[in-house]
Amino acid sequence: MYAKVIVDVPAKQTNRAFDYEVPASLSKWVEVGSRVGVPFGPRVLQGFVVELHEETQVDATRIKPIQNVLDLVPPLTEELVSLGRWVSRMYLCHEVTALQAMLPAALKAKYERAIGVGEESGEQSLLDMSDLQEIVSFVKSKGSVSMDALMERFASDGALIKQLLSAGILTEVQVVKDRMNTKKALTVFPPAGGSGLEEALAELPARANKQQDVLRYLMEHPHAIRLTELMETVEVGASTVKSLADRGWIELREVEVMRDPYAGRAFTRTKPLPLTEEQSRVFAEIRDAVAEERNEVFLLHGVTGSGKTEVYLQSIQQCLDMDKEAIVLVPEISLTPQMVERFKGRFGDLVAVLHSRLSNGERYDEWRKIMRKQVKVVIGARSAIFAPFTRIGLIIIDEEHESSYKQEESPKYHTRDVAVQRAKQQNAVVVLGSATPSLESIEKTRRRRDREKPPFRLLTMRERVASRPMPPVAIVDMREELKNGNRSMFSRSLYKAIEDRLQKKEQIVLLLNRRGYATFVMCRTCGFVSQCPHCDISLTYHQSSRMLRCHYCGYAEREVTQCPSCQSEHIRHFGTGTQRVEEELSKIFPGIRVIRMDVDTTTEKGSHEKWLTMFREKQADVLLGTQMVAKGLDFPDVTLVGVIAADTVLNLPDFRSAERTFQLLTQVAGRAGRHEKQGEVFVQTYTPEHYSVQYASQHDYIAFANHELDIRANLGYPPYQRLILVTFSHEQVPLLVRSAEAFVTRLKEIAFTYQAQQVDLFTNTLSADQSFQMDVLGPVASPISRIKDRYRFQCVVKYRGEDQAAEIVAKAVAWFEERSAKEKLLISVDVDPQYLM
Ligand SMILES: Nc1ncnc2c1ncn2[C@@H]1O[C@H](COP(=O)(O)OP(=O)(O)OP(=O)(O)O)[C@@H](O)[C@H]1O
Ligand SMILES: [Zn+2]
Ligand SMILES: [Zn+2]
Repeated sequence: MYAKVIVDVPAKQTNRAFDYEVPASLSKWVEVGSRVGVPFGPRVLQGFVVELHEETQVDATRIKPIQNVLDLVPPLTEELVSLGRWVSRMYLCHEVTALQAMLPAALKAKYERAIGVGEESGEQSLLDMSDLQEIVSFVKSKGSVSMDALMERFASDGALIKQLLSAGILTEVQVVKDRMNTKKALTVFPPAGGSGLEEALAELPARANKQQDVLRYLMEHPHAIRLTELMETVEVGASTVKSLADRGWIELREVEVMRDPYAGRAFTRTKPLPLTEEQSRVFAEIRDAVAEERNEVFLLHGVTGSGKTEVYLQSIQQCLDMDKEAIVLVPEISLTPQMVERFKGRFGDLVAVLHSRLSNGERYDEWRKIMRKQVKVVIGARSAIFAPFTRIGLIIIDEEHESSYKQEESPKYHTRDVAVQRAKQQNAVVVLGSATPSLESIEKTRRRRDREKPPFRLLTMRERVASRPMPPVAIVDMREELKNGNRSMFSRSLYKAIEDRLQKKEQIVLLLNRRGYATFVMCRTCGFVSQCPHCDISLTYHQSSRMLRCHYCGYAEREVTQCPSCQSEHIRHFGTGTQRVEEELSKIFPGIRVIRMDVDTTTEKGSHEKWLTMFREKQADVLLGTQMVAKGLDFPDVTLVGVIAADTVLNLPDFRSAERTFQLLTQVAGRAGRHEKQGEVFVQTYTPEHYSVQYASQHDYIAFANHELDIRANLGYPPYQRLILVTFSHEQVPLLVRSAEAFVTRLKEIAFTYQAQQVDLFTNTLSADQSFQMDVLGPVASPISRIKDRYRFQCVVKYRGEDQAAEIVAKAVAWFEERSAKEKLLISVDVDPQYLM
């Protein structure tokens, strides 16, 4: 048998699968999706088996055998392997990168250097020396050993080993190892049914009362128990238990245990709530689609607090009733205990949780629960879309508009699109939920002239649960405040509202968009701003460490007290925006209890959860933070939401900034008055007339979407045209510019040829795919024009039509890579970019 293997070579030939022979000894284990170690040139590399065949085209003398298999059960299914191929075509990444992204980090290959027996017989005369012979036969017996192990075994023979290496009798080899480690725990096994323990007890001397306690406990509880647990329960030391094991009365051995990130947490079981009318209508549609195993995509547009989560939960139940599996994706940031609790509370141990705050080991164990079918539901961030389920009935993406669903590094996939593709492969239902759906998704629910039927179906929930009203939103014009002599960052109305809530002991959420806020150091005399010497970006000031840091390359320097440019001492340190708000709050409202949540306060593991729990327990009056306070939170006592400055996102030079502003304002406003108490929202802004602010204050998503879609259509932006961002970088500008220009020229040629092929020669009209059309903008310098001493240029490919563009760009990229390999020019491609940086 022969296997096609995608090998983990960091060069461009990775997209080709190589043929290897499957040795008879391994044939039982090698399957599509297996990870294998294969010889590749002088090295052994990890690869993934993507196909198996009886025959091969490769010359029998040249074909090499697979060396080892890393898993007893392949970690990837055939379905995931083909999804990987789709990801690599769609997002122009190497197939191996796509496959690797599907696995937990613990399964990423690790290469270890080791010593093996060389192919060349070398100076065999050396082998006459018996010392040398001993070393060689030791290595031979092991296949390969690490240098350390060899040195340890033959401690005094360093020189001899060197000699053998230089003669080629021994040689350095590479072995593929797993990074994974399973956790083991010493476990006590009493004999079956506790038989024989009574006799043992009788044999013990009277003063061995600790040992007696253990035996008595085990007689009453004759099951396996973890050593640590036994020690705690019976209050004995390990040696006591070990001595019993030594006498053969009980067995003590290591067994593998699963690390459970939620161990010891009791989740209160919840029952399905009786649905509201709107919820039932929407649920019925989803349930029917799941029951009939229809491959359908629903866009669930439900206002904040309309009870989308309950609809998700009951839809999943339908899935479980059919013995099928469900994937629930939420943005990383809203994977709070609150969210996890709602799923664990309903489905208990059937739920696995995957997110980046788990340790590698914990994540690996959660993933193995999925592999072993111990769970039926996985809730997780982005990469959980690749959960190795085989009977998926339903995929839910909550807050589907979130830009964090797009992965920023390769593979630069969009989770939403991968979900739709995966559902197609498994014939599953997709539910995309949001109070502010992305324009891409809402557009897909609409009929277009060239479409028979819209690809997505829209489901709407207009009302909050229990007819709770949407909170009134007041827009506060900060220009007026200034005119009236108020220089504070709080308008008079927001100030009064805060004062009022403090008196009533109700809670407040304050949002400050960090982006666009000053976090840099500036000289007030000459305007000098500290910049990174390697990147074209200002350094960020970190108040806690009093350091200036570059967010792109990690460069750091001490804060300056004197301007390097004009020697003035009027240096202003702008701390993070939230720090300033916090300071001002305590100045105006002495004694106010503020929890601040931003990148600075949430880096520590578990800190995010800690702050939210404190806030829920009413240990604070105000939750102040960046975007992370805007999403998914559900606190009954929050009756006031204030947005310090709505404009910060609006001012960014990005065609999505109006959409992002609308989403953010709507989401944060949605945190107010979700329970019995009525809520109220204040939005402070310098551009009160802007349509995104206006529509957000009216809670009118549809009007906003229509307005914005018109603009996008006129400007030819997504969702009407799609974008591919191509970025080039090099240390020298002239070469960079020339190469980028050459790329653009080549790309246009390829596109032209492609379009010409579409022309029907008989009628001289465009045939099959008339709608395909492609423009290339640029090359121009990137907004961040230098990172890590490399200059950056970019071009934007704008196209209409479906996936041919990726194919065309792929051709141009291949051409470029071949041509510029020597020059160390880097090119990177981002299909459907979220930011044009
Ligand atoms: N059928 C129901 N009966 C009673 N209470 C409900 C029902 N459905 C949901 N709720 C409650 O209403 C509140 C809002 O529901 P949920 O958090 O699911 O809304 P959501 O649509 O997900 O909101 P958001 O988009 O703002 O996160 C929650 O406290 C939830 O427990
Ligand atoms: Zn200066
Ligand atoms: Zn830098």
